[in-house]
Amino acid sequence: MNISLPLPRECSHAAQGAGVESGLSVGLLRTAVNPETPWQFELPKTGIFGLTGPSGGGKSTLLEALSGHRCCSGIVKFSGTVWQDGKKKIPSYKRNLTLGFQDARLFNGQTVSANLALAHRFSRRPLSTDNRQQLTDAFEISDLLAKPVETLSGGESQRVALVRQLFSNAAVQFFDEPLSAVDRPRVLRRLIPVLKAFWSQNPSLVLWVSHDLDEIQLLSGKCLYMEAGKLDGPDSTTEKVQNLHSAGFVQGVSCRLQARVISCEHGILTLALGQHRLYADRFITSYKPEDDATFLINSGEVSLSIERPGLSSILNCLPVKLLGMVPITEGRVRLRISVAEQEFCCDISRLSQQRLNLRIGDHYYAQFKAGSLVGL
Ligand SMILES: Nc1ncnc2c1ncn2[C@@H]1O[C@H](COP(=O)(O)OP(=O)(O)OP(=O)(O)O)[C@@H](O)[C@H]1O
Repeated sequence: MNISLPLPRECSHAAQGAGVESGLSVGLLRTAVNPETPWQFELPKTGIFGLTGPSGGGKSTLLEALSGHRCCSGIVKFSGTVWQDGKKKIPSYKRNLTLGFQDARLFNGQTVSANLALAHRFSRRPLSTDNRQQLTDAFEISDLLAKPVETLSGGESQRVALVRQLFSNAAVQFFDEPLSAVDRPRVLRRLIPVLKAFWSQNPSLVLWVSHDLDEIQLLSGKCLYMEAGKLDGPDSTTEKVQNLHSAGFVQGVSCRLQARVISCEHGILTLALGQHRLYADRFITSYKPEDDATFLINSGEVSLSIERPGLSSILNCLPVKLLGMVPITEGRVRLRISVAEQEFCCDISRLSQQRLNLRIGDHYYAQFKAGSLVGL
């Protein structure tokens, strides 16, 4: 499906340019989860930020404390307005924010359409009819509009709840694992690109909690990390995910790359990565030449050769430099490779490693299919 929302530059880049001082400012925030490690950070007024970390670490508690739903002490300000400090605490509904939960929390006894209409009616930045139609189409909930929300599946409820939150279009939007019940290919290949396009057109401050590092990488250039009540960041998402992977993940890892759109014709998206060409055959968003495009490539989808391969059905072939090699199982090794100052990974067998006589610092050719670029 091709949707008409354009995908301009990555939101997080806009965020980095915005003045942090006018965004979200959090000082010495203490809850029952972190009495000894108060949370302190600043985020700009707009941009998408991931929040990840082990279960029970305090991610939901942080979102609830920021939203005014959880007992806490400390200072929270947004865009010059004090939400809470030592003297006052304004109620949740007076903060220009929305908080979306994993369990959807739709209004029972009403249809999908009524749930959405309510969000639109009370929005401080109401969306146009066209925009709302695009969202209901892109999230594939148009056929559900007349249904009572009690009859929806878990994944349908989550999609409706997410669209409802987008209809509210608050200045600050918190999401707590909002797509955990939706099938992963649909999330990564269809819904995330739609969300990025939406926030490009409707700049907001977005904090997105997920355990899915692919989701976090596709959405955000910077992320926070919470473990046992201790909060780190915001840091580069790419670096954080690489660190988490090297801390023990043995499955194929997804690496985040960014390229510039050259053309989008005949069902093929052509991208420039430095001076090299890349081809993707799956995309739902309308790209324009010069747009930035962020996508993931899984280490299990990449192969390596010593010489440039001849004509092949595999469309992508990049000259790469070998930066590092780490064993991941008895028989497999993970290679860290770079092209145009961006890094990604490639998993190969130890047998191939020996046959190719790989050496760190040498140059090789990485190949992967057009269909293996995810998130476009
Ligand atoms: N309402 C509550 N009252 C008291 N303790 C709570 C409450 N909700 C959560 N906790 C506890 O606070 C800690 C942090 O929970 P929280 O839900 O914030 O973690 P999380 O990082 O969001 O976890 P997950 O990834 O599993 O959703 C946990 O030990 C949890 O048991």
